[in-house]
Amino acid sequence: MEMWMLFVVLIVSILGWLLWWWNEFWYVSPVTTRCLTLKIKMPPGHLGFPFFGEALSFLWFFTIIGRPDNFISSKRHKYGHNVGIYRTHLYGSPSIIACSPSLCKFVLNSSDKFVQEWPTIQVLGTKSVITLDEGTLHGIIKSFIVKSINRPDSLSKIVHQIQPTIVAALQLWSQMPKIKTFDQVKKVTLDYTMRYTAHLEEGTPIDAIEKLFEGIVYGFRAQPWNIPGTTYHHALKCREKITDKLKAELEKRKQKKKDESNVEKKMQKKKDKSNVEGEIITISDIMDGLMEMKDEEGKQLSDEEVLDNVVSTILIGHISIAYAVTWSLQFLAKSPHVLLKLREENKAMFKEKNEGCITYEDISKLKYTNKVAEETIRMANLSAFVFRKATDDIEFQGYIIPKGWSVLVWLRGLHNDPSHFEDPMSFNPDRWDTRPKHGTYQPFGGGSRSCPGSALVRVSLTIFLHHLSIGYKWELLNPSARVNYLSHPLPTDGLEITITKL
Ligand code: HEM
Repeated sequence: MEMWMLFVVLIVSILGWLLWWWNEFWYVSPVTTRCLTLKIKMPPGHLGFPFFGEALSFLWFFTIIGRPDNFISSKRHKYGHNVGIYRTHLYGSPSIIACSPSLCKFVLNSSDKFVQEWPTIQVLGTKSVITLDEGTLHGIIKSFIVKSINRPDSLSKIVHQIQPTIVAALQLWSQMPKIKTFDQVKKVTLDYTMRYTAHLEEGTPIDAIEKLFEGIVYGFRAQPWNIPGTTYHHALKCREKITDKLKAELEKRKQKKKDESNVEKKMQKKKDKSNVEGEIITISDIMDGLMEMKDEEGKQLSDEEVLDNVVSTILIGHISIAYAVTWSLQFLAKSPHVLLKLREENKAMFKEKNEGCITYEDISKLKYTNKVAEETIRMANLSAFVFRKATDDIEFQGYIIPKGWSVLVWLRGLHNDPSHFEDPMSFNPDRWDTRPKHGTYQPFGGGSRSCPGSALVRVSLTIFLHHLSIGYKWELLNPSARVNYLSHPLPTDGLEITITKL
């Protein structure tokens, strides 16, 4: 080999070596010094290349080969199965991945040590309950949302409200030659989520609104690069547009409230009563409730606070239920024996009800259906991980979680670990006859930031499953379609099916 070529190879190798170790040198060396003083270890792992970190390896497993669990199993293989804590560099930050049940629980329940961190906070709305720092306002808004969608009295009404929409949609789908399940379910869940969140005038074009929400969702887990053409940039634009639409509705309501000067008349017109912070207020949907709400200083919420929370509730509510329902159809189509048992239970209930709709009380009697819903939630792994940031150097079982680093609580790792769930990749509702081991099942997170929509998802899924199983059969058109795991797992064809009446 010529001398100059040897020189080039040498320079390239040195550059490659420097790049490979740059992040380790930059981020890990200062921590290693602190570890020596504290007599604790740095979690094993590697921070990858500058700027990208391990993004390429992450994308490789999540999007190219479609095996997201291998991202963690490759680390387990390299650094030890029982470690449960690894260092990496993802989403632009040096990060710790928490995989063991004890560490996940510790992080989720220690809100003083780990604050919530969304790399895509602008997409979610900076004043939304999802992104607000923990404190009084977060608590006030969250408890209102929980009361509105996650308590038996509110759920009883929602069960009533949503069934006719679901029944009509199933009827319609069965008349179509084929459907993309996710797209169709989203229309239904958006329609009914808006009814109890911010009911717009009849005739508002729901398809256009749905497209905007879809754009926002893609931005959730996108790299936060606000450059035209990126998913993140598009998500921000979609958020702006949807906020403008809802702001118009908010202004209309404000004007109406001004006009309604007579309190007596006002009380009659309102439909519902709710007690927030001990004060009786009258509301017709979540937007109304937020408009009436007072913060910790007794001030009404700002328009931005109302709108950010309305957008998030509609967004997360309708999308997550649509994902869950879509996955239930996929799992059931591939598990005919489960579908058979599900059908039996629901047909018996249908007879008992003289072919009428089910109530909230009936739902708890549908034991097998509830197990199908739970197994769907476990296997769908809609929230693969959640983000936190360490507020200080924190020690956990001899390892350091360095101050300022991101912490990714790897929820899907808990649910797909054979030491927690036997044969985790098989759809087995009967596994819910026994409770999972403590801390191994966390689909809705935990601690003070746990999901306020957990009961709503379960109830919605059960209603869909009830009406689907008593009246319809369906077939997957692409049974071996690949799954797209980002931003949230979904078959690439959106689950194309044919659906027919039984
Ligand atoms: C299967 C469906 C769902 C799953 C798997 C899910 C999962 C989660 C998880 C893991 C968190 C915690 C995030 C964190 O700790 O950073 C969360 C929070 C949240 N979820 Fe859900 N969720 C679902 C459905 C819903 C629904 C239907 C709503 C209705 C509005 C909802 C609203 C929220 C809100 C507002 C938060 C933020 C809570 C806070 O920060 O205090 N979710 N969800």
